[in-house]
Amino acid sequence: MQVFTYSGARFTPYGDEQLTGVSAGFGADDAWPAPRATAPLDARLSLPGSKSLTNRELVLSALADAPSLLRRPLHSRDSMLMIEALRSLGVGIDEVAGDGDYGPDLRITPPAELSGSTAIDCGLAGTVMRFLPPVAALALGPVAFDGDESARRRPMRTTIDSLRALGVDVNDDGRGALPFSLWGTGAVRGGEIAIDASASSQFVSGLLLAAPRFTEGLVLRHTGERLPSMPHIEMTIAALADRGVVVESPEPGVWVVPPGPIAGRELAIEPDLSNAAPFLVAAIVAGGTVTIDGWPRTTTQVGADLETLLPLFGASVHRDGESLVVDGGAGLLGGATVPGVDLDLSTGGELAPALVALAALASTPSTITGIGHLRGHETDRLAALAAEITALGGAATELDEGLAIEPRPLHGAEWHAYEDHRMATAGAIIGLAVDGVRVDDIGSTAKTLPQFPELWSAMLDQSGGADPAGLP
Ligand SMILES: O=C(O)C1=C[C@@H](OP(=O)(O)O)[C@@H](O)[C@H](O)C1
Ligand SMILES: C=C(OP(=O)(O)O)C(=O)O
Repeated sequence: MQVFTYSGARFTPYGDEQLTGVSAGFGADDAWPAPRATAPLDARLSLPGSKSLTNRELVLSALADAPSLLRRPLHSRDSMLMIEALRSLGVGIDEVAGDGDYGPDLRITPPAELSGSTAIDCGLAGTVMRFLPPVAALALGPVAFDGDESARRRPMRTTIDSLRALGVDVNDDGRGALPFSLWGTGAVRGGEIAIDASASSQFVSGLLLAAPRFTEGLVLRHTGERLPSMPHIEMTIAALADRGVVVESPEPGVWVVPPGPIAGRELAIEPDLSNAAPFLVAAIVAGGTVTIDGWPRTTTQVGADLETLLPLFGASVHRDGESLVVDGGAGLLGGATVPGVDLDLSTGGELAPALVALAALASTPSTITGIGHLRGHETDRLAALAAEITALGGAATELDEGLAIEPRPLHGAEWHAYEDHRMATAGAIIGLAVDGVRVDDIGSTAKTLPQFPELWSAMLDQSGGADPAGLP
């Protein structure tokens, strides 16, 4: 087996190529011909850092009482937007040489006081639009928030309402969405508030991250019916604990954050396990094995659930030292049948597009539920997945809180990414098994994994089994 660590186009700090993800010989306007797999895989990969961990640690480092060093952070559009936004609030962020394959380390120097009078571009990053308003409220002066056109459709009402409940002066147009602005006074009193976080766990995480810096801390009560992505809230609580802030949860849906200092830290960011999903799923489609190096033994990342989710689709999964190995056996392409699943993915909605793509290739029906909140992700993922699978001849139906997928033979067509990195990679998964799938905007993967096209090719090249044209 060849061993591949990405090094083909070593990191160029925020070069255009990195942020559009289109460095693999096709232009930004061309559809990407998804390569077909033609032989079982035998691939070993290491992946860049976690978006969720990188952007949490950037925020906590900015609010800390001493400098921090983040080793092996993610460098992607979402992390770049976070870095630029924090810099504009007066935080010092410098690149320093590190040992990662995917770019420099980051040294973060918090300012004595955060400065306002700035405008923050959230792009399409949920972590930027939900984590930074409570931080900006601690700055002195006005801060305006806006983002991509599609970001203006993402739910923000809970952030806006919660800031108002905390006494922050917020100006918006009443749509509960970007753009809006707030006027920071240099301090937030804090206290007790109730919010409805049923549209996104990020409303909770954003408040918890800034809360130690509120004068009275925070008692936060979630009042809505559902609360998606609990592991991401637990990740926030663990990141705070690692910096000396103990968040108590006296009952489900209630969190108590004491006021106090956030410690500076030197820490390494784990690889992004959710971004491992398409690569691991590829072993089930093409057969053979995909090994991801640097798989943490313990983690707060929801991608760790792939270890138990992928066996439901017929894979065997094991650990090999510091790696995770997914063995797809003969694979769908080698004649194995992939069973459909009946899954509640409310805790791991981020994994849904990859698993839905796999379900569209399965031989029995699937129902994936608990993911109504995916309508407020980068795009309405339930509508987008149903539309794109149907356009390929498949049968995917939107449910209130999920998708039902029936087995059907698929054919090639253009697969639309809707600017959504996980829609783009879902198209790549289906393209492994279906001739003529072209992803219209593979560059959207730059949101969290700018190297996706190169890593995908490397995975297939290691088996010697890719048809790069992806055409019949
Ligand atoms: O806090 C985070 O880092 C995230 C929380 C989740 O958001 P939702 O609760 O909106 O699904 C997840 O889907 C997103 O990709 C990242
Ligand atoms: C929902 C996602 O992103 P965001 O952080 O922008 O919410 C995602 O990455 O699947």
